[in-house]
Amino acid sequence: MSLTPRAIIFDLDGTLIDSLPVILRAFHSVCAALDLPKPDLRTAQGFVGAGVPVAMTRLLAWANADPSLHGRAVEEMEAAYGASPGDNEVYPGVREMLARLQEMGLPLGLCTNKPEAPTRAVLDALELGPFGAVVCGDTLKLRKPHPDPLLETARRLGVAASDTLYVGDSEIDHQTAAAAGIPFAFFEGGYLNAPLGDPPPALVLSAMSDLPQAFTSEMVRKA
Ligand SMILES: O=C(O)COP(=O)(O)O
Ligand SMILES: [Mg+2]
Repeated sequence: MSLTPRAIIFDLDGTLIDSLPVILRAFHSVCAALDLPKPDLRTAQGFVGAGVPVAMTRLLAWANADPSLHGRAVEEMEAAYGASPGDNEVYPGVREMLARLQEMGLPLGLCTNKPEAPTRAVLDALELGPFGAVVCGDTLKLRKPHPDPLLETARRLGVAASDTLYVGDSEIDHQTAAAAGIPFAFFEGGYLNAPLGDPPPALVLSAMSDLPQAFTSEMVRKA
């Protein structure tokens, strides 16, 4: 399959950064505040991907807690989420890969289910980007896997959605891309919680540094 995107849109957690240890700390703050047992890293991965409200539903269910605690859990999570943003680890090769795509003249976007405040804190602390458009879990009414955040990212980049490529690590990202009619590049090194369904991804990346090579020199001339 030949891929000729005119802009690249990235997921954040599990795609550009290994953020699970920092997210786990925020989950533990929620558990401390609500007197709940604390999940380990592997369990916590299963809560991540669909945004804060879903993560808190999953955490409360795992802890056998009263679902009516959900509102407080979301508040505690939002308060804890932005702490220590500089502790998140940029995956190997990501900075070089982003720089190379920029050299190739490709506008870059970010579409994440992480809320705006912790997302901005991470981008600032890690000096990641620049991204021409950033759409987060609480930017619009709906979050991934609804296609709106991804379509809005493309719109803000000024590129037709069908001319973009979405790069992500989870089944949620895959569903979002499919719903938006955008080709999907799957990064295998993140937080996949369920098998990817159909259609198969346009690209499978074992390392983020492999991404620029996926685009032909023909595409660079067109871009
Ligand atoms: O906040 C989440 O649940 C996951 O965030 P992501 O969309 O950047 O992977
Ligand atoms: Mg992700």
